[in-house]
Amino acid sequence: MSDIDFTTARQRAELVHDEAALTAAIARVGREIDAHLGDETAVFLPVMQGGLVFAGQLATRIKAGLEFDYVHATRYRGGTLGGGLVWLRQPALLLGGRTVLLVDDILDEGTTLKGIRDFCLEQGAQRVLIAVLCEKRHGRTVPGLAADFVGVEVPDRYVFGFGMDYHEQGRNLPGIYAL
Ligand SMILES: O=P(O)(O)OC[C@H]1O[C@H](OP(=O)(O)OP(=O)(O)O)[C@H](O)[C@@H]1O
Ligand SMILES: Nc1nc2[nH]cnc2c(=O)[nH]1
Repeated sequence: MSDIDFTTARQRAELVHDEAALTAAIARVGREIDAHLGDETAVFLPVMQGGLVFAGQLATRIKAGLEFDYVHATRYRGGTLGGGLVWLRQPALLLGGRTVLLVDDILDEGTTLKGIRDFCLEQGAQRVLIAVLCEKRHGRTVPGLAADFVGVEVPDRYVFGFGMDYHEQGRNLPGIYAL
């Protein structure tokens, strides 16, 4: 994809999910998580930075007990092509025996969430649930990785907004746009 500037990208991009659709999807995901967790308290683990917006809104839709922490891992580093996963912050809470709820903006190839999920399991987490705002359906997801809770599907194009960046801009847009 060419490196057009953010203003041009925003003008050319197609709005694929508006704010109302995302708000409704997040409320539904919250209900699904509640039904799944029941009385259990989970470690709520957003993946910075993209997971920030979704996690903030999702947390208020979950009635089950949550203990907050976060991780920071990246493999795109402001670009549009993925590389190896780089850890910038591991969880502070001890995960042994806990149910962990990983929260991220997008499941694309799945390398990021697979790396983080496997780390949590290595730390002794009893189970790791995965909630994503959006999932790209393209058949290129790493084997053995699936989200438990999905807000919306997005086309197999580069998307941004609602936490997701276009060259580190556009994360604060209230909808999801596709180039
Ligand atoms: O399924 P994958 O192909 O691994 O891609 C998904 C990951 O890519 C983005 O993170 P990025 O590395 O761009 O960092 P960011 O969260 O700071 O935007 C996004 O937030 C997911 O964590
Ligand atoms: N912003 C953004 N980050 C991603 N990480 C993996 N796929 C994508 C994408 O389409 N957009």
